[in-house]
Amino acid sequence: MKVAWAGSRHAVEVADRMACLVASDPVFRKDTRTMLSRKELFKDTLKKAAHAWKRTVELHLTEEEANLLRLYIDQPGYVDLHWVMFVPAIKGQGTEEQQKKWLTMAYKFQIIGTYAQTELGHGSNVQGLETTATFDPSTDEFIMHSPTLTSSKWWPGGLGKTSTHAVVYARLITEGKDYGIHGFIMQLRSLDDHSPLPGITIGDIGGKFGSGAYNSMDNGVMRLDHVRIPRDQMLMRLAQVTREGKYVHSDVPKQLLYGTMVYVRQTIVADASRALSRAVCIAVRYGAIRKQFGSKAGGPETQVLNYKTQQSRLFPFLASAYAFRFVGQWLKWLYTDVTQKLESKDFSTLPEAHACTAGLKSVTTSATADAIEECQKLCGGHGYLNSSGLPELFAVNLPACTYEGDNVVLLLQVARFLMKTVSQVASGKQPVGTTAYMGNIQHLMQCKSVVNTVEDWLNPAAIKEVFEARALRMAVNCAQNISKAPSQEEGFSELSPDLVEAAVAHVQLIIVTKFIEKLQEDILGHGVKEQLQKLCGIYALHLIHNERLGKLYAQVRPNAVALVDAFDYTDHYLGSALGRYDGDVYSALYKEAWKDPLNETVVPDGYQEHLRPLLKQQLKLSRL
Ligand SMILES: CCCCCCCC(=O)SCCNC(=O)CCNC(=O)[C@H](O)C(C)(C)COP(=O)(O)OP(=O)(O)OC[C@H]1O[C@@H](n2cnc3c(N)ncnc32)[C@H](O)[C@@H]1OP(=O)(O)O
Ligand SMILES: Cc1cc2nc3c(=O)[nH]c(=O)nc-3n(C[C@H](O)[C@H](O)[C@H](O)COP(=O)(O)OP(=O)(O)OC[C@H]3O[C@@H](n4cnc5c(N)ncnc54)[C@H](O)[C@@H]3O)c2cc1C
Repeated sequence: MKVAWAGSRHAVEVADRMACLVASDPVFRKDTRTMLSRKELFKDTLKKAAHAWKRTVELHLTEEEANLLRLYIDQPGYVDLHWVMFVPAIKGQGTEEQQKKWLTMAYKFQIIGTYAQTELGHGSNVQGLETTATFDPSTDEFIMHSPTLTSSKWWPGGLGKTSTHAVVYARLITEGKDYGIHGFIMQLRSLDDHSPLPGITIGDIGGKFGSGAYNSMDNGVMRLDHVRIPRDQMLMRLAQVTREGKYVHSDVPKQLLYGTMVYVRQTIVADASRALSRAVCIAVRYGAIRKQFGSKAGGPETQVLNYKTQQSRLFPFLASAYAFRFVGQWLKWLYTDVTQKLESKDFSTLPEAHACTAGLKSVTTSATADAIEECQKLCGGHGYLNSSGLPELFAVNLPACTYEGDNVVLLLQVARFLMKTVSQVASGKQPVGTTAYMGNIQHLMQCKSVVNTVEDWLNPAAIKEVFEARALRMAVNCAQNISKAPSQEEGFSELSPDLVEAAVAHVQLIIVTKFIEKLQEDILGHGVKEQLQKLCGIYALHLIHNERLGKLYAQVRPNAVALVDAFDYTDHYLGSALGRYDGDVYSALYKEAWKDPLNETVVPDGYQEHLRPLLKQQLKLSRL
């Protein structure tokens, strides 16, 4: 099952090696992270990132190994934005020459970059960004400026205290004309003493939800006061400005400006499946250890994982973890395929890539955030402790519903793609890719329920057709109602809640389809395919509230712990007293409690000043 989860034996081997490397290095300890002040935590993050770089160089780690090292350190920081956004933005929007110059320095960590797009006043609406980049032909420079308070760059990770450079998104103005948003490389801080360069006001935007990780990240604010940069620091793969100041658009779609976001969204789907699997691993293992209430005859208490209510709340998340893992593996292939096509100027699958990455990022992160919160409740009171690992896991993964695109805004992008497809089908064009099912419109719009017997519900072809019919009918229904509106735009706005639901149904069809396709592959291990078939059934049927589920839960229960052990997480990475591999929960909870700084003294700070006088005074009063 480990291989099915990891994707290959090689993936299992590399992951094990990197996880153990991190777990065995005291610099990477994280058990006291939630007890640190924000400044201590930030400094701890700098220390870990520097040590990780040192180990990467010493051990000659490959890019794959270095990425896994960063993943198992499990502490968001500036390195995430450097590797996940700054480097890809230059790769995707820089010319060959610009890539050579800037990536050479970035790969050697001679500069630290971030992705500065969002502003105080605009995040979702990229075309509404206000920062300006005005070309000055007299000096062959762009003047970067924050004209208003709301144009302050706000949120970029690493911007606050660490990044020395950024790709800054700004309105390009030349010859008095505004050509919209483009990317520019800016140096922000001196490479000698790290002080901000002239004209740049920069800092951290303050503490964020929850304690521990993600407060380890210095999301920053930046205001620019007429900062001059050379013309060749405009990322010029998509468009150029000539020495004379002429704007020249190249022959690639302007949407490539958004290419970095497409790349990150596909990685976020894999992140979601990992975060969800961690929460499920904790809740399943703890559910097997925790016993509450027994038989009336004074028999042994019952494992809470045996309760049907616990299974009906938890097993859909177990199934979702596997479902998101497999669709994430497919999405990575789709992204690679689109990127290769772009190299040969084939832009035909760009819309599909945008719709799939936007939709899957949205659906998987929303489901994961909800599931982590529910896993906290599934662990009772102890799930609320930081030592359970669940509050921090929730705090770190909740913002994934917002960053890299607000989930509703992204689903509306998917809806826009679906409405275009429905109208193309109506005009006789055969849809391809993930909307190919819409070409089957006659059959799917009329088909009676393809599932008649209880057994049908476990027939993958039948389940797939049910999901196709559901998605198509919701999309067609929206299209018909939009067509009755005074205008397409008004109709789209009026119908937006229904369009979001139709987009979710389409994305869930993709997830179910990819799970079914995974089961058609050769899957190693005795009985593994059967277990995955049950999980596929649970994932699909829980979305449509089918009564078959109870039986499936009972069939999965005996293997539930084995199915989470297959995630192959070290206790260090899981970071949970409840999810420990050895199940020694109670002694672990007890031991963790005493690490809290509050327990450094038996009489708490503040007793002499505030508690003793109060108690003494009340005692005196009671004797009057
Ligand atoms: C480890 C992870 C760490 C991550 C840390 C977090 C980092 C961040 O958060 S970085 C900032 C992220 N910010 C965002 O995601 C902003 C979200 N907003 C957007 O992407 C855009 O504003 C968006 C798409 C909503 C609207 O864009 P806009 O330019 O107004 O275009 P819009 O009019 O809607 O669409 C124009 C066309 O472009 C297409 N398009 C839009 N986006 C894309 C894209 N990314 N790729 C391809 N095509 C696209 C649309 O489908 C549409 O096509 P058509 O005309 O054929 O229908
Ligand atoms: C932890 C974290 C890290 C981040 N890191 C970075 C970074 O490194 N670099 C960077 O550039 N940015 C970063 N961001 C910013 C992030 O990308 C934006 O917050 C995100 O894109 C959402 O935009 P917004 O904040 O403007 O939300 P808004 O769009 O203001 O959302 C507010 C509400 O309005 C709704 N809404 C907005 N538009 C519409 C519409 N057209 N139709 C219907 N509803 C709508 C949304 O659904 C939401 O409910 C980060 C954010 C967070 C939380």
